Amino acid sequence: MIKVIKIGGSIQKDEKDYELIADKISKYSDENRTLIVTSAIKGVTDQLTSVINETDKAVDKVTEIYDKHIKLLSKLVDGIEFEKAFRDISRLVDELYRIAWSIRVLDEATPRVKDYILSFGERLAVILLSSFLRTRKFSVNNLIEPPIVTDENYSEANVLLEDSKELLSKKLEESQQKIVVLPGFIGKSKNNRYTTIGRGGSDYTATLIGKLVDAKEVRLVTEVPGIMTADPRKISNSVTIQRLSLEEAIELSQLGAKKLHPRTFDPLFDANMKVIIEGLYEEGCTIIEGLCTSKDGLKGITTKEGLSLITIESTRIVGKIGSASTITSEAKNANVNIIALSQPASETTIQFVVDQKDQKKFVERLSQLSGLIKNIELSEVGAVSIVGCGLRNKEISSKVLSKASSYNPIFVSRGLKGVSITFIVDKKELDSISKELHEVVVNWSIN
Ligand SMILES: Nc1ncnc2c1ncn2[C@@H]1O[C@H](COP(=O)(O)OP(=O)(O)O)[C@@H](O)[C@H]1O
Ligand SMILES: N[C@@H](CC(=O)OP(=O)(O)O)C(=O)O
Repeated sequence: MIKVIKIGGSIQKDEKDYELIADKISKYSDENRTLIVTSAIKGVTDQLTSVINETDKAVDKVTEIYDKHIKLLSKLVDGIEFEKAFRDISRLVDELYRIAWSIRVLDEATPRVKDYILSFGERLAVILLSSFLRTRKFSVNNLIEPPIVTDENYSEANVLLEDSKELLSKKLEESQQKIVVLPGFIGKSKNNRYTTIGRGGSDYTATLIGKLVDAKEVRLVTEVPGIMTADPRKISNSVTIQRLSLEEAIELSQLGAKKLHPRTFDPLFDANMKVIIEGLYEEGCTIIEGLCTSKDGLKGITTKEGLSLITIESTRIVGKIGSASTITSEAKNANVNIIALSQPASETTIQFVVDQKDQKKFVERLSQLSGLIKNIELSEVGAVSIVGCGLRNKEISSKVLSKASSYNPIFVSRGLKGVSITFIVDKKELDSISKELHEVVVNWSIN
């Protein structure tokens, strides 16, 4: 039975991390094959993003990335293994230097070039991790080139399942060793162009690969001991969630918990596979398996800051078929994502929540609809969402609603199959409502 283990970027910083990673891999790999999916080492995807965005510093940024990998390599590996990895890393970084020089001259990078640049992070991490594991006497092969085939929708490429399955099984047949290290997050199109599947995408690569090889379990190893009841950096008494149903996990990932890619759990549909998210530094894990049961309570909360509420008031939109679609088309034309929206039955008001950075361009567009819209009001808000199948239970749901009501939320909406509820609140109230709702979650965290 093939196993899949994903090693997050957050836990690839120094020699101590790699020692713990080796322990983890020896604990879980047995006589069967183990596929190790790796992310770029900590901070490297962000550094590569600044190669793209700060073209004048692009070349210096590449030097920083190179130094970071070579420094780590020299602490982790020696002898012939060091020489080989050093050559492989230097060869890749030479290629990256050439691209950095050209975007410095051109002062721009196309979406295709951006993905090409981002692909270096995971490819370099594969070299580092596989050579380290070899020095620890693991029997390891690596696939520096991604075995995932995608379309060319750069930065959010869609995986072509059948082609990926074929390529992956061919690559696995060719590689002789028991352990194979391969890159997360990146793919290649049929035209041989590098693509990326979206930030945080390595978790998604791992679950996809799990599905492609018919694995029974996929382990995502990270710096936190599983998915917690809230972001531990924001709520200090958050605790690990023991079990999540698929619906709950999807809602939490869509809401940004543990920076999971929104499609991370899609491969679990129609697959007999569970996902375990576990910590490297401390005991604890979250198991994602099965669908909602009547025993499920509340599981976690997430918050979103930096949001703008756009309130459109107009009697001209009342009963006018197509007015909502005219307004939302303006968001589409301005390339603005609507995070939440609400309209009462009186139809006199429509409210949209967008990221603060998108507010100006959306409002500029809306101002042009003067025949339809009379008044636009703006305010700063936050979103707090509770996730748990228990929300379908009237008793539990009324506890949540009654706690939230003391903050007079601007509007309330339910998520997928009723397993999440989101409150849009004044920016100033976000912290206190989150803490209070977190207490409700912990008190009703049955199962
Ligand atoms: N509900 C949550 N549970 C656990 N971690 C969370 C949650 N919400 C946000 N996080 C943050 O996600 C981070 C881990 O994600 P990430 O850095 O992408 O890890 P990795 O690189 O290992 O995939 C943690 O440091 C934590 O602060
Ligand atoms: N390196 C990519 C993909 C990824 O999933 O990384 P991590 O496992 O560190 O979240 C990113 O930063 O988005």
